[in-house]
Amino acid sequence: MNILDKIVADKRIEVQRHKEAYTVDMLLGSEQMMRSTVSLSRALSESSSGIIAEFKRRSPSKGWIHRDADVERVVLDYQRGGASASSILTDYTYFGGTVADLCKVRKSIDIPLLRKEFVIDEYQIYQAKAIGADAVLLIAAVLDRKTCRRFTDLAHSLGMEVLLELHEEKELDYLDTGADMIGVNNRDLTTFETRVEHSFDMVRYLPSDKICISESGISSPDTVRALRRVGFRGFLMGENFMKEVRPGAALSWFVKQLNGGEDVG
Ligand SMILES: O=C(O)c1ccccc1NCC(=O)[C@H](O)[C@H](O)COP(=O)(O)O
Repeated sequence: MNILDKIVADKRIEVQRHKEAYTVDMLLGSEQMMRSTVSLSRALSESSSGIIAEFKRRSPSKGWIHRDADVERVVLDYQRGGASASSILTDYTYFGGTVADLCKVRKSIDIPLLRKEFVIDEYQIYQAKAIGADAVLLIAAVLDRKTCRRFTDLAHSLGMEVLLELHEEKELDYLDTGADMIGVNNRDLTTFETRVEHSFDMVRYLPSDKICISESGISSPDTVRALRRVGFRGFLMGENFMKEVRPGAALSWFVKQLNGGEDVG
């Protein structure tokens, strides 16, 4: 069994536990259900940096990256440092995150928040809205097309946007599932091989009328500039910031480099 299959198998058990503890009706009654979301796609098309700064304490490929990171501190610093949005990993087993991380952050953050999860059940979409997410990630590698479309429609009905993540050319037929943004993951989730060049290979197949996001393995401002030149508007970056003692300061430095050394405030 590869790592992705293992994550998905464990996720089914976890979702079942969550459903038993907190039903969809309970989620629907939560305060955040009434909240108006902030558009991630608009933030990426309007904002200067395009960086979606990720909060991840650990990963299957690297182990612990920043075990004791304080989510509120880090994401507030991301916002102040010029991130266009933040991605919060809510998987505990493999990434050391929790749904409580996103809930906590929501109270003090205005930039759009992406719930980064392995979504395999519609329950997780209701849950995303209930914890304060503005957008959800749907990964083509773990969903069939019909389910992807159904989940996209559900997210939209709850006022959230969808980032559809692709990795392989054979997944291009998911482009008609209605997602708001298309992500190219530079990491092969079955082998962990990470090549930013992958985004440059895939871009020719992506629709020009959708916001496209390059995900994983980005660590230099020059790479972001080159990705912008070929049409990417969003850049999902995690480890490059989270490996630092002060991830927010690392993000701020990165954004200043993108802006030619100027402060973004
Ligand atoms: O990060 C991993 O090792 C990983 C392994 C298996 C499935 C997913 C994984 N990561 C999720 C992500 O997509 C990344 O956290 C995200 O794109 C940021 O990547 P990076 O900048 O390389 O931390």
